[in-house]
Amino acid sequence: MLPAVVKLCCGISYPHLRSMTGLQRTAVAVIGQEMTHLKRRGQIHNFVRMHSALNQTEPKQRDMKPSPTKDQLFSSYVQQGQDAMQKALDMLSKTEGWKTEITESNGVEICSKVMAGTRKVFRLQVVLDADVDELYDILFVRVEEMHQWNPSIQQVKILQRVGPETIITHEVSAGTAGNLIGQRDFLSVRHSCRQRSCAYLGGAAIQLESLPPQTGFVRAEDGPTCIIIEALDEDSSRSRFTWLLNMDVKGWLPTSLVNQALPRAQLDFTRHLRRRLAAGGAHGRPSPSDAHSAGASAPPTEERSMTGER
Ligand SMILES: CC(C)CCC[C@@H](C)[C@H]1CC[C@H]2[C@@H]3CC=C4C[C@@H](O)CC[C@]4(C)[C@H]3CC[C@]12C
Repeated sequence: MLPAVVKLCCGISYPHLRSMTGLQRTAVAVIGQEMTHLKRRGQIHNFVRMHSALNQTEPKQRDMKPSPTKDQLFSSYVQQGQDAMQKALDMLSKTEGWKTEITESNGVEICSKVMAGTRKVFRLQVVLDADVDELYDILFVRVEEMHQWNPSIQQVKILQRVGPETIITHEVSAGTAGNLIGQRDFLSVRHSCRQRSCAYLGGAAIQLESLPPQTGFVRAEDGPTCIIIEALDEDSSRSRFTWLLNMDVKGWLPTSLVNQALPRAQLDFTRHLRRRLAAGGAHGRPSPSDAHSAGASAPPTEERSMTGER
């Protein structure tokens, strides 16, 4: 109830908020922060009984409701992964209504579209100097190594291998200086589909009782999302890379800031991916200057200094 009332008040006062300065703005940010804490405390109460559904092999009686078996859980993860990929592909297949946001001289193009009743999604397209296998390897098979070449990512951990094409991952963004949005963590089902001359990497946020949102982190939601990697007809050593970014970053942030930060995060990701490809082999490492910008010692972002959010 309280969160609903505060949200309503914030909605009503949004036009006034825009004209606020200094302390007024800080006071509003503190209310936002408190709401996040209240929400988190509520979630923590719900998860006092920490119970790992993932490691369970036998159906158990819990609150009179039988828990799903491991097989049921796994097939529901595969289903969620497939559904996410399908939804994301449907969004990409509708070609009308995309607005160009950024066109860079290096061939990167980002378009956006406001989905009916929801947020803005971003579509990045670029041709990369790598074949489908290499990109699939870097982006799906070796997903846990992503932090080694991408300073925007602190960690990607595979929590569960559900099958050869489906994994459950926990991802933590780095919250680096260039990123206007503070650090986030994500819990996702990632599903891949490898075909002869293309690969699809789909994903969506999932909830796991065994890993509730952590204190000090804002749990964001990535997806339904999809990356399509297609070999160029004329040169299969190069690939067309299409990435639908569909993210709810959560927290109390102005939409305009989020819509600025997301395409920027896509540009950063692509820049680091290109460097990783140029470094070649399985051990492409970022240059020392890239490594420097990642990690815990990063200066506070705008959001952190505004709201004290960690
Ligand atoms: C803007 C702030 C909040 C986030 C910035 C970092 C974003 C861009 C990072 C955080 C986690 C990252 C994802 C982690 C894991 C995967 C699975 C892989 O198979 C394709 C890339 C993909 C989908 C990454 C895309 C980029 C990603 C979404």
